[in-house]
Amino acid sequence: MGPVLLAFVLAVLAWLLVVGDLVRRHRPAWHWYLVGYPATACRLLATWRKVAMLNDLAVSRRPPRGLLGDLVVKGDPLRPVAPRISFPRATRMGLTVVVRLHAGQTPATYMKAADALVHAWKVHAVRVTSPERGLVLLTATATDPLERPGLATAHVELLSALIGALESGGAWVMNLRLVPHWLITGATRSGKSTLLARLITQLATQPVALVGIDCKGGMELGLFAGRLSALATCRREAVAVFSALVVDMQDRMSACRSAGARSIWELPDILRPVPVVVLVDEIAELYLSDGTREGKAEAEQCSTLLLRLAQLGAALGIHLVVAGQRVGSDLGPGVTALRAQLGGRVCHRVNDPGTAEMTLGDLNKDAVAVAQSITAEERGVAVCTGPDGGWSRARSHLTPTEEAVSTARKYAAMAPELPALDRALAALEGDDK
Ligand SMILES: Nc1ncnc2c1ncn2[C@@H]1O[C@H](COP(=O)(O)OP(=O)(O)OP(=O)(O)O)[C@@H](O)[C@H]1O
Repeated sequence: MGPVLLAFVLAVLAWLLVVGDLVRRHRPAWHWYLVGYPATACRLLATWRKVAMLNDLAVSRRPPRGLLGDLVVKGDPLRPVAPRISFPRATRMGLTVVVRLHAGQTPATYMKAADALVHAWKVHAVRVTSPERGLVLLTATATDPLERPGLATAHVELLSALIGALESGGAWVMNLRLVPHWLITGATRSGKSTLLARLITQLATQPVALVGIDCKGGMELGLFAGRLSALATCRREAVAVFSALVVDMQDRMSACRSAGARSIWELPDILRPVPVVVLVDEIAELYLSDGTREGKAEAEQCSTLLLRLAQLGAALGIHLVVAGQRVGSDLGPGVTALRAQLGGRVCHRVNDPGTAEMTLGDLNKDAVAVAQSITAEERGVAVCTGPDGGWSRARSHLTPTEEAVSTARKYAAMAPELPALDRALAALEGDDK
């Protein structure tokens, strides 16, 4: 090869490298389809048998014992057969493969092997689902889609809020009509308040009463006071607000009974009371007691009232969204009972494994492991449950505080009046004077 030709080839190669790098940075999806997907698909097909054997996914069709002359020989038979897989299908920034299970295998074996698949295929994550009996679907994602999630869009109806983006690229929607009560956990600076602010800005535009319980002196929810129908800033006020809500709930029950309805949604529009969403910031403040008899009694009363609202409120249009840094049975027996009623769960990064376990453990063990792997840099990233009982990694859209505050101010006139709650809070003020 002449020196001119060599220089030309080197120049073309350098040019390809530069263009490739530019495409990867500015058009990651194109880069994935052109370079990443073909390379990953080849790697997957080339390594499948070996990976399957090393992770106990391959089985042998021969019995584990055989005859050698007069001797019975036992051992692992050679050449186990790897499960059959489909050709890898490209998705935006990932790929999917369908695996036909060997008789006797379950998806759990594949879930255990997911980490090994991540390393063998050099991808960000592999999720295992079973769309049909006898099949598992392996979904690989090339990079973390939540690093820079796009702005998801979705049609939102009454009592639902577009919170952010799911790992799958879909919209993360919290629908309180489908899942009436929610538990949101996360260590400090993990993104809980940002999520609550997002929820408030989304619900602020709807004919819904928002009630804030913020026993950190109202520092967080006080910012949205204009759009809140009531705000309790200490546990004493929280007890007064919960008591008034329980009385309101009983009135709603009577209205439903007289109209022969099983929920407020079966009532005619004219009779239907306004839905109420109670937002609790820092649940632990409601349960902790200072050791005095009054403190203990107040905490117990608070716990009982909250539990009653959770147990009976769903059909009566009273919804709970409870957030906290730490949720554990050490806060009192009421917490575990309350958790059972909070069907929707969101778990951000947590400091103690117990809180992730408490938030997601009763629903899905794999979700607990994924929640525990969220790092301090991944603010706003959480594991959330969906209405179908599944779970997903997701990230809330960052709603700057100023934007949330100005939205709350803008829609302040839409805050429905809840006179019973106002009276209860006013009575406390009167007692103090
Ligand atoms: N979805 C998100 N995307 C990007 N950054 C986020 C997101 N959510 C939160 N953050 C960043 O993380 C910081 C801490 O979030 P936030 O105040 O919501 O945490 P927190 O869990 O409520 O903490 P604390 O318990 O101390 O109040 C925010 O200032 C914000 O910059």
